[in-house]
Amino acid sequence: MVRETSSPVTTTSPTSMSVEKSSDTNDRPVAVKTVGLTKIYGQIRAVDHLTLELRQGDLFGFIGPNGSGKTTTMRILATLLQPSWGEAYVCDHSIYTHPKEIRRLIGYMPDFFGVYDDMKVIEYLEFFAAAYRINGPKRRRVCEEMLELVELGYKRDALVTSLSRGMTQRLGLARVLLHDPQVLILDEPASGLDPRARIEIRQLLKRLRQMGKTIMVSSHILPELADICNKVGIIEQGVLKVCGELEEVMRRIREKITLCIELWDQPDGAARLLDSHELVESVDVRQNRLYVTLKKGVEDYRELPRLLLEGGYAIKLFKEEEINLETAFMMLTKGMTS
Ligand SMILES: Nc1ncnc2c1ncn2[C@@H]1O[C@H](COP(=O)(O)OP(=O)(O)OP(=O)(O)O)[C@@H](O)[C@H]1O
Repeated sequence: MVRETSSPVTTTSPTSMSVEKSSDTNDRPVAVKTVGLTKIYGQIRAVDHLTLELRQGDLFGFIGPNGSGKTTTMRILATLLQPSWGEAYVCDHSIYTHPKEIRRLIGYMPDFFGVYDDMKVIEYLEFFAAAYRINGPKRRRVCEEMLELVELGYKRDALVTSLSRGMTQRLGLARVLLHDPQVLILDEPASGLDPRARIEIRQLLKRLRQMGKTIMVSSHILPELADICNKVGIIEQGVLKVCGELEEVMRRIREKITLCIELWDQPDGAARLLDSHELVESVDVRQNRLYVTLKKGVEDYRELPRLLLEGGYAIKLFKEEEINLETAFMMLTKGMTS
């Protein structure tokens, strides 16, 4: 099995790269767009010429260390903060000229939000539904539906202060879904949750994507985002280092390809054969598998499986090792902003 050819990549600046989108992606309408978005606080460039585009139905993982500019970007998109300069659009509406329209179209969940004492879960949602002018019998119906969606129906009469953090986050999601927004901007919805509650949030995000929502979700929980996002952006010190389709991003940030090969027999002989090949930098044998690291820049390695077959080795498995999002993140960021 030989690796597919990668799509072209556009380097936008020495410190950032964007990845061209597949034709499938380009067929969907643009849901969120920023062009040169910049926010300056005194000496700090919280967001620095950030350009990105999300299409309808994208689940975009916005990843960066503490203080890298995620919240600032999200607050600008939510029309809660004015940028220093640059453009931002939600469903073609400019944050400068059409903030009201944008507020109707988005559901923004901040990283921290308060809940009210002495309020039941259903009352809490009804309070916000009223703020969205959802009136009459529809209000109760929508609130009940949202509670079911986030699997909190059984807690409808509990006090909001009695909910666990995971339940409170799910209630927060129900709240931002009340007015059926097209675009969800979720600032670290899984932060502070235990593994089980994180899985529940992830499943919920997947479900929301299936419902056609465009979702921008920030997180430090990198491997989890890799599971659910189709697009990722990695930001550091306000600069979007890399942005694009998840698979392409992974492919581009990896400097050297490592192949994982399993044979029906004789791994040591095959290891020696591969180790002497000009494309190969090193071969490691672990648990009967060969991990073959290619030299920097080598992308076409189709002659290697041929070599093995001609040498009489029967191949059981031949694949590229996948780089995970956490490794990618560590490679791209230097931990300067935490
Ligand atoms: N109101 C403000 N005044 C001054 N500086 C600010 C303000 N808000 C944010 N900053 C600075 O802007 C930078 C980006 O902050 P931001 O909150 O956007 O980062 P973040 O990636 O969301 O961080 P975290 O993951 O910790 O929430 C940081 O250096 C922060 O200290």
